[in-house]
Amino acid sequence: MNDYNKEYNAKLTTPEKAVKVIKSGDWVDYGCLHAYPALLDRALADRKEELEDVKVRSLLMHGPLHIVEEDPNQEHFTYNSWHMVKFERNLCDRGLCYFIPMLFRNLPGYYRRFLDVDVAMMAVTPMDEEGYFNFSVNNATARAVLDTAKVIILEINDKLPRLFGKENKVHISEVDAIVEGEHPDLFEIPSASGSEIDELIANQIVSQMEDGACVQLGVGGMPDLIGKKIAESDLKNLGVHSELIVNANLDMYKAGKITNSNKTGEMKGKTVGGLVYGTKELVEWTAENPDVMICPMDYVNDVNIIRSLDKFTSINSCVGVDLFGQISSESAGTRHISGTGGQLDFLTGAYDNPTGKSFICMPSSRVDRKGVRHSNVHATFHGDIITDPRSQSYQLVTEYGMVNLAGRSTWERAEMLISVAHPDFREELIQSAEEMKIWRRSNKLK
Ligand SMILES: CC(=O)SCCNC(=O)CCNC(=O)[C@H](O)C(C)(C)COP(=O)(O)OP(=O)(O)OC[C@H]1O[C@@H](n2cnc3c(N)ncnc32)[C@H](O)[C@@H]1OP(=O)(O)O
Ligand SMILES: CCCC(=O)O
Repeated sequence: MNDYNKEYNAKLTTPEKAVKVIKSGDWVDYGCLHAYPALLDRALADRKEELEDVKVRSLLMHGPLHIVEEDPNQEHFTYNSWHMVKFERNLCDRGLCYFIPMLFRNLPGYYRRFLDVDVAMMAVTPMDEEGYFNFSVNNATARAVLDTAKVIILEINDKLPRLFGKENKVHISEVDAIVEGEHPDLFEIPSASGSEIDELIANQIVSQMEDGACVQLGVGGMPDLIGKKIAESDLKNLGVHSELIVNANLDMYKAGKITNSNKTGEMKGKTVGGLVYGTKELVEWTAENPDVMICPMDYVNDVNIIRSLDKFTSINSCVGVDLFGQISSESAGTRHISGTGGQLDFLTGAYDNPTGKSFICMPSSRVDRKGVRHSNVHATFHGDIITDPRSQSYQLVTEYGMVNLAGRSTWERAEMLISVAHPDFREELIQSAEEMKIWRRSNKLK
């Protein structure tokens, strides 16, 4: 038995004993996405009667989350998320989850500069021969959380594969306790199926793309469909540098579109991301693949890196836009939906890139459960959170066309945005624009 194995055995304990270190008032960080520490969460929830005011922080939780579900009055635990997916959004609707605003490129820095982590609990791969545990598909902010934590507890999940990357591991010597146990297969995130409207939007964007582009695809139905369209297109020699490696990236790879050969330096030939977010097949493609590098978000989302990648093309979705050109991608009114995530990082980097392009897409309207149509182009927002300020809004795409708001005055923006709004709402939007004094006598569409 080598020294690392001895140290491992000395630190090996049960989840029940490991969570005894947590005290009332502590801040506890859970690993995100597939790094969710299921056994430790179960054991912490079981201690609820002994604890109060324990604050848990994470993101991209797909549930269940025992500390929330078993404490519905929040007498013991408070859950906070940096970025919500459906499970957390539903908790938020019930008042059981609180959003923490962030730009993803800044998140490792928030930990290192401003935040306390009393205890970090994270699922990782089994230890390697050098005494390291790999963060697998969940790099993002893992290293920054562990660098900040007073106590580190690792949960070994043998379903997590090892991946290549930067700052993607933790050594046994840094760890306070280790727990082991059974884990189910990793949950899968299927591709979203695109609608006819998505198809109209996707075609406009793919027609603007160039051979040799370096692509970032965001989350949601639209970017998924665009990735599939890229796979079916004549485009060639593409690169991928994206916060999330998503199913569409695998479609692009299988179609022979990804070479990453336009990149220079250490990432030439490599697909770069911060998290792997998709199906079992996607995870298997990235596992121990030297051509896929999973890195921290202060590297992946660094605006300086994004602006240096030739023909960088960023494609993300939003929920609504107002006539001033402010973009909301994370809430509908005050209902919280997701988060800023990396949208503004990639928008900024692609915009600053002399050969870059950035597209924010949305359907022009949505039909609610009662069958009533609502415009996604609003005269003004009512509590909607601004993800991209009007000073940073750029190419916006709906099924009715693409407009470039950069450098445009209020009346030009109003005209452009109304031209891509759903026709049912254009007259009332013009009337609002007139009332707000952002409509000129010579504006079109009247
Ligand atoms: C990933 C990278 O590399 S970096 C950047 C990527 N990150 C971002 O862009 C962050 C912000 N964007 C996002 O979170 C997503 O792209 C979204 C939310 C805009 C769209 O994602 P999708 O998965 O296509 O959204 P979807 O249509 O499923 O809607 C999600 C929820 O928002 C609600 N919603 C969506 N649009 C609207 C709208 N216009 N009005 C009201 N509610 C809406 C839906 O009803 C749904 O709620 P539910 O789950 O309770 O039913
Ligand atoms: C889902 C990952 C966070 C983001 O949207 O940027």
